[in-house]
Amino acid sequence: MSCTNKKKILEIEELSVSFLQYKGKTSRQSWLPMISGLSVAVREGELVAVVGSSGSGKSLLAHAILGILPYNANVSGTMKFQGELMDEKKISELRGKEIAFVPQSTLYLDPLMKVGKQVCGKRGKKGAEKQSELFRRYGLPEETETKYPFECSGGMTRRILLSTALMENPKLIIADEPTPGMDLTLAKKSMEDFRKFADEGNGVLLITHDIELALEVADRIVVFYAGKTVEEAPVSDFRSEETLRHPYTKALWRALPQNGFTPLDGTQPYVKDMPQGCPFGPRCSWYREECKGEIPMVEAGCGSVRCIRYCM
Ligand SMILES: Nc1ncnc2c1ncn2[C@@H]1O[C@H](COP(=O)(O)OP(=O)(O)OP(=O)(O)O)[C@@H](O)[C@H]1O
Ligand code: NI
Repeated sequence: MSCTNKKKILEIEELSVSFLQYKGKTSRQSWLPMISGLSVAVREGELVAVVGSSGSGKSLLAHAILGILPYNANVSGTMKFQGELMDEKKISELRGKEIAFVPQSTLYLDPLMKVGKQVCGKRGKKGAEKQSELFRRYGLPEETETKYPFECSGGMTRRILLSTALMENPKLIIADEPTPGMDLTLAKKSMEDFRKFADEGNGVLLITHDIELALEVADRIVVFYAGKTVEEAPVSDFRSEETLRHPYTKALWRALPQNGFTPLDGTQPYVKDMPQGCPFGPRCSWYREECKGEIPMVEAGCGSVRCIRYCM
């Protein structure tokens, strides 16, 4: 539940991604589930942040939406863009046009092609003007267009990737950790741009480790843990621990500097030793027998949560 009836741009339901892998040194193969039961929606005018620790499945979600998972991946669940089912053909029509992607890895640029050619593509004079405008906005010197990617720093490359995403007029931007390597002013500027882009009636799915940054710009936060959505909540619910629902989200809240910097003991489980039922169970002070069963996502207030305490 999001307490809004704005039109959905992107709707992901029960998404699962598995990888076909060899078992040890044998020739036997098996499917290893990396993410399961992930649900996310982005509505018109919304900036939705996906947060979660390393390995929780954030990039896999982005790659599944963009249809760029490796060949050994299997995807199930439903993905809709403006109400239409996204099959392979639809995804390839949308990618780079209605859906722009700012990738996490700076290796997405072609190492053998000059930057300008990559950003501008075959867009001609109008494209060149737009590119200059974006480069100026992000403090990239004019001559950046004549450079090869290896001649650019990590922070410059991030700004180039951001400019590339903003070249077309997309309806949705998926940005996977777009700010590492940027100084604070530039990081803030790009966040302001995402915010402005959403305010114009578009959608942004921002993937980040940085909850503080997410709380500054997002409308809603989706929390991932070990490949599952555990909570989805409006930013206003992060004002106090009491208004949050899932024990993991509460722990993330307590770990924020302004809330005492309290670290959470233990680590996120890897798929191969995933506990039964709730993946957070072994680290949770409410852990009980019922947590070992299948736990659905249930609506609670203006958000939703996957925790047995809301199922009773
Ligand atoms: N091609 C692949 N084959 C097998 N496993 C993969 C593959 N790509 C990713 N994984 C695994 O899927 C899990 C989720 O990875 P993902 O990159 O989505 O995490 P993330 O939340 O984006 O992490 P980070 O914050 O470090 O970027 C990890 O355990 C990762 O090792
Ligand atoms: Ni990632």
